[in-house]
Amino acid sequence: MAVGIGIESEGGQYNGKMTPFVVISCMMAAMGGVLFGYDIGISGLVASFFASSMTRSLGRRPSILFSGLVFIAGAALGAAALNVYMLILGRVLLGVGVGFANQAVPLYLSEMAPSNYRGAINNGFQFSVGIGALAANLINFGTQKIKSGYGWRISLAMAAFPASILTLGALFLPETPNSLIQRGNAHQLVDEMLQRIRGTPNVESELADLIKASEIAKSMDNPFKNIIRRKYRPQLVMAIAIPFFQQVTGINVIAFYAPVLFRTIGLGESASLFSAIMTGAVGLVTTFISMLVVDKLGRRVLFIAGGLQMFVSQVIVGGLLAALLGDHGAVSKGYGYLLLVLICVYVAGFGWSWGPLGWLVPSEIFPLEIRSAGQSITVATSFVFTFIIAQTFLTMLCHLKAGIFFFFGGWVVVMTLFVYYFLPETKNLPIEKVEMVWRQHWFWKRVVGEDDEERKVGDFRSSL
Ligand SMILES: OC[C@H]1O[C@](O)(CO)[C@@H](O)[C@@H]1O
Repeated sequence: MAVGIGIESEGGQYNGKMTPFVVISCMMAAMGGVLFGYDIGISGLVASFFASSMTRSLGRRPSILFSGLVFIAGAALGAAALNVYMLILGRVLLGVGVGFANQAVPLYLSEMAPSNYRGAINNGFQFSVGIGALAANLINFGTQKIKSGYGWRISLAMAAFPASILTLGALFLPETPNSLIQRGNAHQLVDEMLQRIRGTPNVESELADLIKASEIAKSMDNPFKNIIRRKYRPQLVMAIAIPFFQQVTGINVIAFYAPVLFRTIGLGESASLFSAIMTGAVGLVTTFISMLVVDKLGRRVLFIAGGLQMFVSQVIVGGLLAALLGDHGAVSKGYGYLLLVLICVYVAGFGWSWGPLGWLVPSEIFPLEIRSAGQSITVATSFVFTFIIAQTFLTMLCHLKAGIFFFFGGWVVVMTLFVYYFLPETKNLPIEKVEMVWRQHWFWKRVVGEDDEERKVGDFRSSL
């Protein structure tokens, strides 16, 4: 919120509860994460920018609905493909579906959630990503064994399942109050919706904040032009830095390396299956733990603890491999087990920090007027770096060998320091008030300017 927006609920939280309404809506919407886990498509990069205007001008729900429908079409076209063109088009459509889902779903979750549960609910997105990835691995493992050569068609067709739940969900889900008001719906209607969602008639202060935020949002016609203004500099930096850092933790490279270790310990054929189950299960359990604690411990603590944990395990793995392998060769079974334990420690570190928080923090720091645009930048950055790392890591591995663990470990140090110095805590703050944290931050206040609201924010935060 820009200068002029006051604080309605100084000295306290809104009264919202975790209603069944919120829980069910969010479980449905989180299916969007399953799509992403099941299928990472680069066409989502471009799609996320189209999603931005739909999510802003039509609402979060239509984007989610569109995502589900396009994903189903992609799965159907791919599964029934008669030639390579159909396969490619199917592939593009899956990517477009994911692009829309990743753009709209995290915003939907963060706006629907009562502020003290926002972390838990939004982290459900990465939890769903984990379920999707694990399901894809298990299904592919099963379908690979089908002799007729039709297995891949089954894998693709199965992608339509979570997309159908998402589509059905989107038909029945309520729109977020933030989007309703931003798009000019009557205050009366938003008031009623807010009361239903929050499970209490006392929604005045939240409604007042939404109205104020929407007044600014309505006066802004081109959010992409506006987001580069100095007053949004912290959000723009985070929109790019957070998904970049999430990928340079090296998570996807390490998940790729794990099956090699399973082969080392003698699992042969089933190495990749065991690896997927192990990293998948560790990731899911730790992301779930993150859901339980993120609104109590806060984002910063998890980022920093997870970062340290990833760094320590990466350095030990890199050191062990450098000592054991030299340029090439193999490690013994005993070391194979040790390395696997260390990989689990690493995946656990990612699972409660950068995995879920890489989606949560961007979705909650943009003020309403640039929220949709900001989220598109986050999604596009995430796709770009996932792609670059996937394309380059084999070459990197050949050159750096065990050093690749030090390479990503180095980035983990950078991102942990970055969080320590530059990322303010956002736990429990109402989403339409989060913007204030920059004005009281030692560094960002020099960029965006301090103002007289700082003292009020201080009071507000200390009362939480
Ligand atoms: O959600 C972002 C990241 O999380 C993972 O699914 C691992 O759990 C990665 O494959 C992906 O890049």
